[in-house]
Amino acid sequence: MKVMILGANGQVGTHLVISCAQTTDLEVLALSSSELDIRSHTDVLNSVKSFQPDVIVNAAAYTQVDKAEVEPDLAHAVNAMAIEFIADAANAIDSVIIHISTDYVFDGKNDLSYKEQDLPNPLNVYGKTKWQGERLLLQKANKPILIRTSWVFSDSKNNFVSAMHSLSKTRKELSIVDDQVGAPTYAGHLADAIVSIANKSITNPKFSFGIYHFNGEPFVSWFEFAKTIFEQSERRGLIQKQPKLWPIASEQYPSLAKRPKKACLQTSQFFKSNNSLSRDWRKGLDLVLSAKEKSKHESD
Ligand SMILES: NC(=O)C1=CN([C@@H]2O[C@H](COP(=O)(O)OP(=O)(O)OC[C@H]3O[C@@H](n4cnc5c(N)ncnc54)[C@H](OP(=O)(O)O)[C@@H]3O)[C@@H](O)[C@H]2O)C=CC1
Ligand SMILES: Cc1cn([C@H]2C[C@H](O)[C@@H](COP(=O)(O)OP(=O)(O)O[C@H]3O[C@@H](C)C(=O)[C@@H](O)[C@H]3O)O2)c(=O)[nH]c1=O
Repeated sequence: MKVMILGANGQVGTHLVISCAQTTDLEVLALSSSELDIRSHTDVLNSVKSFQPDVIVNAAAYTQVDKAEVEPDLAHAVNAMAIEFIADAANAIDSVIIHISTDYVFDGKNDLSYKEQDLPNPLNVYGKTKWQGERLLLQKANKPILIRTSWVFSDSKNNFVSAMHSLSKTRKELSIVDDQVGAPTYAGHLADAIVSIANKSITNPKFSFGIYHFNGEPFVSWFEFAKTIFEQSERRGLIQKQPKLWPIASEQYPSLAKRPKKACLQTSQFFKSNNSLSRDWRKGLDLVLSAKEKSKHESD
């Protein structure tokens, strides 16, 4: 099977490359933003036609939630318009396209967790552009797989775990919102899930294209997530002392973008046929912190 990865230097893209390397019989072309800008219809089409992938995985996105409020056109170009270009290219060679979306397409006002067919109602520009991208994918692509996930972390710089580590270098106390609940998702678990569904889409003639939810477990608030990050980091000697954490309400943490309160995704559809996959974020956090511990020892 030939797999083409777009946005290969991001958190998910990086882990997709690792997961693909651990899977036999895959030929992979992984392209970073500097190798292929998905906003160019022509470049996307040419790259796809030249490699002829069976599956295209789009891990490229504009992911800065607050900044999207002040540069909506860029967020729209990457998260929405470009998805039509990739869908077009996939159709041209009859390829499957796997695209990743977010819990932030929902408003978080549901008491229950969100099912795949629930109607999105995004609260911020990032979520709105991601929902536009979802609709373009589902309208245009002949073989679409849309995977919604949430709160992705890895050992890269660009996530909540690394934000907590860098804040703890200068701050003795931190206020963290405790009324937004969701599921942290380790990028490595998500990448394995994507490779697994990619395989099924090619090998199972009865495979159902459409929307799937995949995220980590258990659900927690950002405050509870931060607490676990600091406890584990102190135990491993990654930080000298845990900052004092204060649970606060969203309203006490002013930010440009509004965020959903309870954007929990229901994943039973995905796990009907993929029940051997790992998704406990605490195990993912363990992997991230042990990688950080290893690189700390190497640099000491
Ligand atoms: N991070 C999270 O918490 C969550 C992410 N998601 C979704 O998962 C997917 C992957 O996210 P994640 O890996 O965390 O994101 P990252 O921000 O880590 O990676 C996104 C990648 O997209 C690349 N990119 C941006 N613009 C373009 C472009 N025009 N052309 C090609 N590549 C581009 C970036 O390149 P460069 O670095 O050069 O800008 C970056 O490497 C996204 O669709 C995101 O919306 C869903 C839920 C949660
Ligand atoms: C740094 C910090 C954040 N917070 C809050 C703000 C926010 O409500 C929450 C998370 O903040 P962040 O800005 O790190 O996370 P955010 O960028 O909102 O994360 C989102 O990213 C996009 C890409 C997604 O798709 C989502 O699933 C989700 O992961 O924590 C605090 O309360 N205190 C703090 O010191």
